[in-house]
Amino acid sequence: MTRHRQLLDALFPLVADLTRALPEQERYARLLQALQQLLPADAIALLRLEGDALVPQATLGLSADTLGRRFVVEAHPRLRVLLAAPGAMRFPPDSPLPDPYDGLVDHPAPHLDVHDCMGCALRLERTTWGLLTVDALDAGRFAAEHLEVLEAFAQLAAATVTAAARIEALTRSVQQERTRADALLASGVPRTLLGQSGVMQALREEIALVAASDLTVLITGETGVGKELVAQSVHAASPRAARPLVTVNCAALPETLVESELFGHVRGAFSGAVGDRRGKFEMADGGTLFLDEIGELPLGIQAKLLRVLQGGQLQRVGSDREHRVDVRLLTATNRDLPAEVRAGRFRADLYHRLSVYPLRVPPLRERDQDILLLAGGFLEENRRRMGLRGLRLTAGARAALGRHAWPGNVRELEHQLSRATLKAMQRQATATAAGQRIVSIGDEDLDLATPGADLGIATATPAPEVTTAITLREATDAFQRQLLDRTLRRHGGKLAAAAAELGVDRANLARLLRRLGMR
Ligand SMILES: Nc1ncnc2c1ncn2[C@@H]1O[C@H](COP(=O)(O)OP(=O)(O)OP(=O)(O)O)[C@@H](O)[C@H]1O
Repeated sequence: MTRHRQLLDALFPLVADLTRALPEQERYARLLQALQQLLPADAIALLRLEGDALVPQATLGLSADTLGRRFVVEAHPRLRVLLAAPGAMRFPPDSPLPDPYDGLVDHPAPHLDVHDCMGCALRLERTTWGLLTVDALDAGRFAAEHLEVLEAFAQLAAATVTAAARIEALTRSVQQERTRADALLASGVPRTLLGQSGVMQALREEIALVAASDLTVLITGETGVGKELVAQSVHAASPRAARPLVTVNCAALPETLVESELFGHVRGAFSGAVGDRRGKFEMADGGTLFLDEIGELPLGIQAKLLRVLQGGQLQRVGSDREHRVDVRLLTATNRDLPAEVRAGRFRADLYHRLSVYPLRVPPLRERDQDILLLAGGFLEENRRRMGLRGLRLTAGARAALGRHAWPGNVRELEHQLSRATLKAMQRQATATAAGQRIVSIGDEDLDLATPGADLGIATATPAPEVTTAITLREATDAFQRQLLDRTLRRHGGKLAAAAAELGVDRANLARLLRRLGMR
């Protein structure tokens, strides 16, 4: 086949794509496949400039976790130089600037540094959209002719991504006309919530949809699956994004403090209340209040919360005055709230009020294909934190992560990778400066024998969170019992004196003692 014919064959489908409404990911993947036909590359990537970082949108020949990474431009001089260059440029093999993909190019032999590297910024009018990068593992693979091909191709690529943006904008405006909620769906949510699996894409769409409204959202899911991140995403995509997001962990506060924490108090409301204090509801006025672990809220406070939700008015503890607040409420729990309602531990009316829009965050075992993506995100953070030049997973480690029966917990994956990073760094300790080191995490650095072994719980069961939540509650109760016992002993069993020392009022202390079964 002649060179020209080859060029045309690669480019024709892209020209046809310009007017087609393709999913963004597919459009980008087709772009890279076309470029692969034209250049003798080992790895190609399309990166989009988002704030201070370049975020991979599609890659070929790079390890799967690359897609989850964010390359902060300041930390990667080659990318910075490419962004500033007027056209395509090629780095000589002895360039002192480290290649961002060192150690990330898919190859059976680890640690293979990139030796020939070209790149070109994609510009639309005067705005830089991102970069195309092309790498080879041996020096001298590319020639001057390849640089020209890349520069010409980059112009078509820029047109393609513009087409994607235009088609997307068009779709968005059509949707905007349908409903306001649909419009929000199109505007997307913060990218911090990683995941490309079907369930995560569906969750993101739901987040965008509900964020537009002022509906109360109940976020459910097992421990550590990302419920708080979902709450942050809802707030960030909502019209209240510029106003505060105030978070309260209901499990972390003793019953006596929850009320004043939520609604505030006035001076003298209880011993220790030396001044007026705003509660979290008032702090969140105009914004969003996120009540985490709502299943732990004591029944007495549930009634007060319900009153605020019904009337939009709250009273500080010890005050008759009513304050009107404009707060959008998000709540989360890892408990089975309907079961709590049946057991009489949670008010049915409050449950219905809170679960106007339920969002379920799926456990990791329902989104296997996100594991490497999440791993990439966490590894990039670890790499930055440790000041390493590269931090990669060996093929064995990738396979082990993929094989592992992840129970549900993203936090567990995050901690696994932090531990593995330290182990790999220790195992491969060299005299090389951190900024020059590429560390490979092998399967021997991952501690994947027993899922959840470090938590001491049977995380492979479908509802591990119940065990964890009860343990936390029990631990809080045990701590409170010990504290009250000691204080009461010190005051010869006198309630009023003990209450004064603890900074709570006498009636509250009596209630707490009753709840804890202490006489
Ligand atoms: N989709 C995701 N993308 C990136 N990071 C995630 C994702 N999901 C969870 N994480 C990370 O995992 C950790 C646990 O997430 P988070 O605290 O939101 O979970 P949770 O369900 O609220 O936990 P808990 O039940 O303990 O309150 C956090 O460090 C969070 O950043």
